[in-house]
Amino acid sequence: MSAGGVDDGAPVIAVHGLTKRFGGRTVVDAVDLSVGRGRICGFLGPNGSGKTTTLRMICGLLIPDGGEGRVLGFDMLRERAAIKARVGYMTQKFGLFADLTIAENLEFFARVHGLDRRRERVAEALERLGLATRGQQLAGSLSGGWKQRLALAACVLHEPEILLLDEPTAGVDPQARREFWDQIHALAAQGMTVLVSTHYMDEAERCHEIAYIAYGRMLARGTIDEVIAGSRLHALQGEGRLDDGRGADRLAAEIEGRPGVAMAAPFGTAIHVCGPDAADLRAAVAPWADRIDWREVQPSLEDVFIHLMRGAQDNSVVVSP
Ligand SMILES: Nc1ncnc2c1ncn2[C@@H]1O[C@H](COP(=O)(O)OP(=O)(O)OP(=O)(O)O)[C@@H](O)[C@H]1O
Repeated sequence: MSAGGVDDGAPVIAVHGLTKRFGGRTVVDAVDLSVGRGRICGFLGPNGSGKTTTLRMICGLLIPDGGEGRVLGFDMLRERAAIKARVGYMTQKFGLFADLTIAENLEFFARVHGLDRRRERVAEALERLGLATRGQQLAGSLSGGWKQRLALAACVLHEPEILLLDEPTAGVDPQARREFWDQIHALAAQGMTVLVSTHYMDEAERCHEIAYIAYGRMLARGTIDEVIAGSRLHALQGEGRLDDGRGADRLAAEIEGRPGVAMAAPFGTAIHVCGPDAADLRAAVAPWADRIDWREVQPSLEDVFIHLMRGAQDNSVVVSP
């Protein structure tokens, strides 16, 4: 299809080999990504790994140095204006006007997008937000969670088909984050495709699928179960007598140094250990088997991400001659 629109079942975001360089440094390196309509894809990875840069290329704000792709059926290199008009993008420091009212902020964004029926749209957005009676309140007086919800409402006023959210809930309390995510799910249920970057594991778990990027390279993609299975990690949880002068934290440090152990970390009074081979892992904890009960558990998403990140760091070390 040449000028927009996607066939039923075709991904609405389909990019291949996406590459971006800044000053000779490759910060996004041949990234492939495909996301279907109505799906929520979580974008995870260490700071500075290229998540924001990738989001900005997908919404047409940055021109890639390499790669190609289609967003909503539009060519991401040649039809950027069409893409921009159909995407909502909530940046990390999304700017609301603190000294304008909630309603005035929404009206502003309605004007930016050149929307018709502005008053009705703003009234509808206020109703959806549960702020119908507080439209005249200054945006600056809202709590962090409400500010983010207002920002989200501003980003979807023009009824985009894709929503890109860059760490939308950083620093927001758990209750407000949960409500924010309920809204994201409601939008996805209406057919909105969402790509959201986050550092929170609980948020990753609320996504239909995740993509993990480290140092510009895409290291894992799929559903949570697929990503965990693909890591080929095994994990043991140890509980028992840990209080004989060596607490869980000290014991974890000791276990982490043993062969076959990729990571060991205290979790309250328990120890969580993981590694690539089940038998080696059992052997590594055997010296403590008499007083700690080790049981096999599924590796957590956090285990997988830390493992991937450490592997990527190792690969990125350049040894000068
Ligand atoms: N306009 C720019 N000019 C030069 N370097 C840039 C520019 N934008 C981003 N970078 C660099 O590119 C790398 C990737 O940055 P990016 O913001 O995409 O990462 P990120 O994964 O979103 O990070 P975070 O999780 O901290 O938001 C970083 O090293 C950053 O400093």
